[in-house]
Parts: sequence; C-alpha cells; structure tokens
Amino acid sequence: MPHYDLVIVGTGSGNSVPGPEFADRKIAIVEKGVFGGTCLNVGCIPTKMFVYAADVAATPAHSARYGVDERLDGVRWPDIRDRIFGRIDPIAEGGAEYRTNHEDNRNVDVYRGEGRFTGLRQLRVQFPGERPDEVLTADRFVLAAGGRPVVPEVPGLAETGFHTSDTVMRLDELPARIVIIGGGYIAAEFAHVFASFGVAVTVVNRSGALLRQEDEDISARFTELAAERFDVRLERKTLRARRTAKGVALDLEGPRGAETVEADLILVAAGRRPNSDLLDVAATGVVTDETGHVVVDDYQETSVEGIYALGDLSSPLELKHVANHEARVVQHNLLHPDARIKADHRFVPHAVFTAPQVASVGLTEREAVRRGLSYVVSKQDYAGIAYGWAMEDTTGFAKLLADPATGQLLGAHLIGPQASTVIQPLIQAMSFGLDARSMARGQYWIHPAMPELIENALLNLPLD
Ligand SMILES: Cc1cc2nc3c(=O)[nH]c(=O)nc-3n(C[C@H](O)[C@H](O)[C@H](O)COP(=O)(O)OP(=O)(O)OC[C@H]3O[C@@H](n4cnc5c(N)ncnc54)[C@H](O)[C@@H]3O)c2cc1C
Ligand SMILES: NC(=O)c1ccc[n+]([C@@H]2O[C@H](COP(=O)([O-])OP(=O)(O)OC[C@H]3O[C@@H](n4cnc5c(N)ncnc54)[C@H](O)[C@@H]3O)[C@@H](O)[C@H]2O)c1
Repeated sequence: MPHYDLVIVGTGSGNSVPGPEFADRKIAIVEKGVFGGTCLNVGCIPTKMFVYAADVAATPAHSARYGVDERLDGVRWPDIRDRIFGRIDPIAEGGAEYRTNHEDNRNVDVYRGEGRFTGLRQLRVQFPGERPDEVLTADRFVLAAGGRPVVPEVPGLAETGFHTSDTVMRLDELPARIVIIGGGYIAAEFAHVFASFGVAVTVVNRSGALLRQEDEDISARFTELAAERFDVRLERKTLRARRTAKGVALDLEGPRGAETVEADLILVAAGRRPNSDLLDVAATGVVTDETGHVVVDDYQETSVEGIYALGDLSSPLELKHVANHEARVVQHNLLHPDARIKADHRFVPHAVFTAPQVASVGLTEREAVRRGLSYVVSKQDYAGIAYGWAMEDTTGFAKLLADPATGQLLGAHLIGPQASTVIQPLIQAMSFGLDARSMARGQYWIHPAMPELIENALLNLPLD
C-alpha cells in the first residue's frame, strides 16, 4: 500500500497546488477524467471561445442600426468546434504529460483512475480496464474533485437522451432546434451561442425569471431581452420527455396548462452538484453540508486534520477564480502549517457571458433588504454615456448599492456590453475599501470610454 506525504484528488485547480516548493515531498495525483478539469475542458474556456464566435455571428443582426448593412453567410460549426478543441485538447494532454513524465515531477506519481475513500486517510483508486485497484494512504490530502451536472428526475429523459455542458460542445453538427432545461448561467450562455448560430432555442425554466440569483432588476431585464431572442417558457414543470418521429419532445405544465415543446435535442442545464458522494468523503470522516459541499474552515481545512478541500467540491460559488484562489490558500497552508492564511471570500465577482453580458459583485438589493442593511441605490444607463451612444445601446445599465453612512460600496450589478470588464474597478474599490465619492472624483476617467458608466453611477449615488 503506497504511502504519500500528499495525495491530490482532481486536476482542475488541484493540479496547481504542487510546485517546486514541494520537491521534497512524495505526492500522488489522482484523476479519473481528462487532465485539467472542468474549466479547461468542458467549462469556462471552451464556452467563452464559443461565445466569442457567437458574438461575431450575431453582429450582422445589429449592424443596420449603425447604417452598416451586413449579412451572415454561414456558420461552420465543425470548423468552430475543431478550432476550439484543437487548441484545448493538446493543453490537457500536455498537462498530463508534464505531471507524468517531466523531471520537475520526479516526486509525483499520477494515477489515472477514480478515487474513493475506504477509511481514514485511505483512498482506493479504481482504474479503467484490467489494472487492479490500488489503495493509497497519505498524511495529507487535497480534495479538489469538483462537481457534475444535476439531471432532474423527468420521466423518459434518460431513454430520450439528452446533452449536458459536458457533451453539447462536441456535437457533430448544429441542430435546427434545441430545448434547454434550466435558466441559470449555463442556459443563458448556451442559448446565446446556439441562437447566434441560427438554431431555434427554447428555454424551459422552473421559476418565473432567468438568472434569478442576480439582482432583481438585472434578472428582470435579462428575462425580458431573452424573450425577444428565444422561446422562453417560465414557471414550467417538465412532466415528461419523449422521442418523436422528428426528434424529441418535452411535455410541460405551466400557468396556461399543458403544452409541448419539440426540438432536435435537449440540453440539461439545471445546476451542478459536488462530487463528494462519489468520492465517499464520509468514509474518511469528512463532513458535508445539505447540498453535498465539503465543509471547510477559513483555512480550507475540512473536519479532518490535514485534509484540505477547494473549488466546486467545497464552494457553492462554483467559479474558477474561486477555485484558483482557494488552491493558492491550500498551497500556502500546506507549505507553512505554522503561519496559515485564510481564504478571502468577501467580494467574489462573477459574470455571465451571454448577450447582453451580466456581471456582479457584492450584495443584491434583495440580500441587502434581507440583512436589514441601510443602503442607497443608483442606476446609470449605458444609453446615458457617450460610448453607449456610439453603441446605440438602449437596454444596458449599472446598478450600485452603497452604505449611506460611509459611502462604501455594498454591491454592483451590470447588464450590457463588456460588463465583465467594466465591473473590475468596482471589485477593486470594494476589495480595498475605497468609498464611492473618492473613487469617482479621486482619479481621471478616460473620456469617452465605457468606464464612464461607472463614474456616473458612482456620482448618482445619493450620498451627502
Ligand atoms: C459550462 C461551464 C461554464 C463555466 N464557465 C465559467 C466561467 O466562465 N467562469 C468561471 O469562473 N467559472 C465557470 N465555470 C465553473 C468552473 O468551471 C468551475 O468552478 C471550476 O472548473 C472548478 O474547478 P475545480 O478544480 O474545483 O473542479 P474541476 O475543474 O471540476 O476538477 C475536478 C477534477 O476532479 C476529477 N475527479 C472528480 N472526482 C474524482 C475522483 N473520485 N477521483 C479522481 N478524480 C476525480 C474530475 O475528473 C475533474 O478533472 C463553468 C462551468 C461550466 C460547467
Ligand atoms: N460564466 C460563469 O462564471 C459560469 C458559466 C457557466 C456555469 N458556471 C457555474 O456553473 C454552475 C452551474 O450552472 P447552471 O446554469 O447549471 O446552474 P444554475 O444554478 O446557475 O442554474 C440552474 C437553473 O436551472 C433551473 N432548474 C433547476 N431544475 C430545473 C428543472 N427541473 N426544470 C427547469 N429548470 C430547472 C433553476 O431554476 C435555475 O434557473 C453555476 O452556478 C456557476 O457557478 C459559471
């Protein structure tokens, strides 16, 4: 039974933990799937590469408003797909090769199999094919096993067949019609991608709004705009999935009774869950919460001393920049057990790369009310700043919440062009405690650039 100083499960952000500082430690890395994890292979990176191509494909539909007449002649899906994965797949292979064979990793053994705890600090690894299982023990573990798509219990769905974000980007050809179950990040991004490529998109959501975790004003505006591009069915229960002569169908029940949606394929985008159950973390004494996330303390340590966890396995935020931050914290804490640092989850931003883009940091208004905070609000439309005029934007806005006593920002929510970039100075201000007035007037804002949206939103805050 091989014994290690450190065993790491999962090669998403977990793979960034071992560096040259660990050269004197005997390390095992266990990976059951493709090296590099979700973000690289089936998450952030390929989706954003598809989104960029979608943004380009969607341009002719809007260009007439500038007096420029353009036509989309076609979308070569196989070329787009192969360009994207032709870039990504070699990175994953290169990562595996580096860890397995490069002399930098003399102290690292790579196990290409599925780990499952069988006892305290004891992990059984099962390999594909004939290779017998191995049991690894270690003084310390890093659990970075991520999560997987949730598939709702819809009668007939398994028999009918469906895609998730894991498979839909590798389709052989574009379907004519797609139905997406879900109304969150993944639904919003793929609806934009497929609609821009000419696919008829139907979005079926259980609740009454899309992106409903966002600030209410943002969610409402996005839902309104989405309904102009996609067939959006809200407050729908999916009763059944079935095959038809031409494709697939979902039988739904909604506010106006029973209805059926037909399409060529189904994309399930109904949330993700952590892989703690498959890894059987309970067998090593690691505690999980009611959503299956591994419980960690401020140092990313689990309920078992020496077992750390990070990323989607332990964080309900499920974002790559969070997983990377936590990996840096875990790395430090393994190297410096007497001077450990805490993870900083105060101001975690996110963006949804759909059209228009959505970006957010801090409290929504709903959350500020729930916490009983006193706050002031300001809004600034893109249409009210010079760059917004240039873009002829009529729907985007920034919404800020601030503490009236101190001027400190509590939350920032954007919907509109480049929202994921334009929000960054607000993340910086919140992280470093810069108040709204100082931020607005203590620096130059390039004229007439998009960040004037933020300058004006700050100045609009009703602060004394
Ligand atoms: C479609 C999509 C788009 C996304 N877009 C964005 C985005 O734009 N921005 C953003 O910030 N985030 C995005 N995310 C979220 C982001 O991908 C995740 O937050 C991030 O990848 C989590 O990293 P991780 O290291 O925790 O887990 P993962 O990257 O999922 O790594 C876990 C690894 O563990 C392996 N594993 C699991 N169980 C075992 C086991 N028992 N034994 C051995 N190996 C195991 C898995 O095979 C996997 O390789 C997106 C996610 C999806 C699905
Ligand atoms: N740009 C990004 O940062 C990005 C992009 C994609 C994914 N992600 C991460 O991945 C996670 C998972 O994304 P997601 O979109 O799958 O989850 P999500 O939690 O954002 O959204 C799930 C949606 O599915 C709906 N839903 C659930 N069950 C349903 C059912 N039976 N029928 C109809 N609708 C149903 C919910 O109401 C919700 O709207 C996100 O929470 C996010 O952290 C991030």
